[in-house]
Amino acid sequence: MFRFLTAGESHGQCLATIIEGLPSGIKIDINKINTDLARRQQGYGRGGRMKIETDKADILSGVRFGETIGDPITIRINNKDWSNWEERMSVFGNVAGAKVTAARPGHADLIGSQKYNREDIRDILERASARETATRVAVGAIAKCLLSACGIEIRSHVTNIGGVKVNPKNIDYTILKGSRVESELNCCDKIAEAKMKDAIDQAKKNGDTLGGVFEIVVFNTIPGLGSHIQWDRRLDAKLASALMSIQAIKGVEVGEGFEFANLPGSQSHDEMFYNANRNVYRKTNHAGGIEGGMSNGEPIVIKAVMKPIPTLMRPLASVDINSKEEVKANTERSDVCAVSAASVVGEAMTAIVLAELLIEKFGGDNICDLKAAIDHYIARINR
Ligand SMILES: Cc1cc2nc3c(=O)[nH]c(=O)nc-3n(C[C@H](O)[C@H](O)[C@H](O)COP(=O)(O)O)c2cc1C
Ligand SMILES: C=C(O[C@@H]1CC(C(=O)O)=C[C@@H](OP(=O)(O)O)[C@H]1O)C(=O)O
Repeated sequence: MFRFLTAGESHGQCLATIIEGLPSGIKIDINKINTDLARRQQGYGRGGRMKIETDKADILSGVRFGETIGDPITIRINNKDWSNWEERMSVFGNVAGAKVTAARPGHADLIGSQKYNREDIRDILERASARETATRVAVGAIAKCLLSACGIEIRSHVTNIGGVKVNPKNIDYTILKGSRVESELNCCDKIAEAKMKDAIDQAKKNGDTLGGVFEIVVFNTIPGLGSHIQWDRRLDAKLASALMSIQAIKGVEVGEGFEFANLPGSQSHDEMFYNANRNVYRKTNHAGGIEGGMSNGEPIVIKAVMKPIPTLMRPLASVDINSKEEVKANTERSDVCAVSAASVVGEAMTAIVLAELLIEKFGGDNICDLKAAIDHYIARINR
């Protein structure tokens, strides 16, 4: 079973993860892991913290001479900001500094402090922070090494920032299919991207924040990942859950998604054709590559929506968690918009789900047996 846990506070010493259940023999490219970590840090509209950090994965176990050996993989990512927080985040010290008590609407602050019985919201926000997603991107990059070895490639792009949408006609899909989208907002429509940046500038000027939408596309999928047999084995359910687990993601669509409500059946389903070279094939992909809870071999297409960042420099009305006084919400250094960063996390979570299902279906001891099982299966279903 492929699984992992993450640990670490946003301003603590480091983030860490232990990954278990990956086959031996996966070639691990540390540059790819660090490139994804850097991509997650980028994006127009990010705050001051990203100027401090340069995230790098330190692999402490489970990889030898660049290959997985089947052992648990431990990864550490240091927080450079720790040096500015050492006293306030000390494990046994007592120099806590001023308590954070003005809960931010839209963050974990209020309910987290109540549930965990803490008088300082910092005890909650440190772990609720999306800083934790750096570890998920490292795990996802390792999962991508396995998927790439099986021909599967995952890409993402931003399609909407604060209501500024890409024009589907301007999306350059060759860029998306390439090794990665090299743009400040991870956007394939240059015209829309310029307007998105203006919208972010305007929001910043107003002490406001923006959310948006990103799309994940998985190319060269293997048909039959997931299952129709049980609710918790469905691929669409697993992907939705994984994407919804990213901080601030509030909705997920598969294929046409909510647009299905406006379409008749005749325009919703992907007709099947046959020729000897291509076997059974489709001319459309409304389903987004998933039917009956299983990948059907077409590209998997999923969208996720991110709500606007909750920390506002023009703060919203709030209540002090201890005195119950009506106050303005806490303002901390913060991002104005982080949709492009979230899209990189979305790729990682997608990679993690697909790697889990690949291992479940084809075996997880070593990559050699796994690839042989895939070859056998593909040959059988294409007979
Ligand atoms: C990549 C990324 C960066 C984020 N940056 C910030 C930030 O700078 N300030 C902030 O208040 N929230 C930020 N968020 C959102 C909060 O982490 C999130 O809204 C909060 O944890 C509450 O969780 P919920 O929105 O899922 O309810 C970010 C989220 C992501 C995915
Ligand atoms: C640190 C990261 O994002 C953070 C996510 C975050 C939040 O509340 O989610 C709040 C901010 O934290 P800070 O107050 O330290 O600037 C972001 O910078 C990161 O993405 O690596």
